[in-house]
Amino acid sequence: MAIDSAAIKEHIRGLLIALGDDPDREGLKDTPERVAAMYQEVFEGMNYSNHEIAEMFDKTFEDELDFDDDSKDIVVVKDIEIFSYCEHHMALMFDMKVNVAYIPNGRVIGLSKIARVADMVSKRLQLQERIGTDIAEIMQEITGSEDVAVTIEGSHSCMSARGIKKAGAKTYSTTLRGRFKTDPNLQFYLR
Ligand SMILES: Nc1nc2c(ncn2[C@@H]2O[C@H](COP(=O)(O)OP(=O)(O)OP(=O)(O)O)[C@@H](O)[C@H]2O)c(=O)[nH]1
Ligand SMILES: [Zn+2]
Repeated sequence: MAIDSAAIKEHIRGLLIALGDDPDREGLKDTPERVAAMYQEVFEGMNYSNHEIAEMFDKTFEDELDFDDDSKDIVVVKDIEIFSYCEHHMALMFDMKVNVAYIPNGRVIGLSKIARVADMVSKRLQLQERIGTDIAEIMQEITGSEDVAVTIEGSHSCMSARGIKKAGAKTYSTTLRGRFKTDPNLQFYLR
């Protein structure tokens, strides 16, 4: 499903009016257009299902990469920076860092692709926990390995700039799949 820029523009204009402002004043006249363009960018991942994202990267591998490998060694990419938006308030999640670990099962994927998967699923209306489960699901599909773990730390502006107003509070979430769940020794790699 494609993001509807024309509808976003119209609604942002209505929102500006609802806020009591004048959408035709100099500073705001291009705002609906800018917000629509921003949403195309920051919500890009809403155009695709997890399966479609996995397929997208699968195709890239076929074209560019042939990393087929017998390796069963653990791969960990740490400190992937992302931004996302909470689905409760449409508020920014910021200072987010994602760690992704997996145990290859015949297929080692390009490291940048792991960061691209994290980026794409964060570009949705999200929960921090679901960003982790989405990344794990897509990594499992792309690599054919059950053994995937994702940890995420993040700050939620809906908790820092409004409501409870706890500016320094960070949220840590962990998603464990396959052997990462059953073998606590493997969780060492996520620290
Ligand atoms: N589990 C989870 N909760 C989140 C996330 N982002 C925001 N929340 C929480 O979602 C809840 C929404 O609560 P509601 O009571 O429906 O909304 P609210 O009245 O605005 O809540 P307050 O933020 O407590 O003022 C809040 O507790 C938020 O802190 C997230 O990524 N994961
Ligand atoms: Zn929120």
